[in-house]
Amino acid sequence: MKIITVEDQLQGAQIAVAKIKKILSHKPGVFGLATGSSPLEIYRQLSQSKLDFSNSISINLDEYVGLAPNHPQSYHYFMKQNLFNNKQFLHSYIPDGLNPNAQEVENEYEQIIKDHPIDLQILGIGQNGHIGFNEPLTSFDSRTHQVALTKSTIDANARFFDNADEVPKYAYSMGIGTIMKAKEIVFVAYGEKKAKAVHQMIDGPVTIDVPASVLQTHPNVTVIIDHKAGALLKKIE
Ligand SMILES: N[C@@H]1[C@@H](O)[C@H](O)[C@@H](COP(=O)(O)O)O[C@@H]1O
Repeated sequence: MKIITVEDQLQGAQIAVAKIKKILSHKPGVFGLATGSSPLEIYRQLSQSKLDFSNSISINLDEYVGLAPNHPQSYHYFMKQNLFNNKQFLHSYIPDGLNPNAQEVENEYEQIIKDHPIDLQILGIGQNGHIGFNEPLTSFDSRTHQVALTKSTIDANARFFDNADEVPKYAYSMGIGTIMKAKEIVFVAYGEKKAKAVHQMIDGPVTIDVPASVLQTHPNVTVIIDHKAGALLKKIE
């Protein structure tokens, strides 16, 4: 893993955007996209850039089960607001949260990724070390699957909904094995809340207790963190 410590998200995003630009200078790319606050500045810079994605493909990591694309908490909505309204891709894929047939969603999504191998995957991390929605103890071989969200994730999301019944209990997520197939991974994490997970991911053993630790075994990962997220690291290159 190549570890780059940056001053802030602005600088971190510049590095990520440069990598995306490099791919686009050779060919249209297949970009794996993530939601959450960590990649927001990347999407802002991409939106304001002159980069042309009209022949490129985007494939998102995950989506909540049961939320319509126009629901403000859906990842479809997030991507539209933060990137797709400004940059159109040839195709943008996000798991279909309204399809209750998990097997169908899983098979279709895996086929899409097989047909369009991901050149660069943007990845964040949860405070417990999860990637996508792959919570601790998820198999490293896992493919796109339906995830039962943990109580802490459901509780954390409750504030975004009018009543408890509406809070999604399940999500569809690329598996860890799916994510690991990306040719290149650009990982971003900022702030002290991520420090423990980042430390376990980089300094700790490769274990399903910390899903992100699998990245130690990927041949091309760039870890972009600020000083706070890297505060507990043993050594920084
Ligand atoms: N499924 C998403 C992850 O893909 C994301 O990495 C994580 C962290 O989000 P944030 O960047 O807002 O801390 O949130 C959710 O769990």
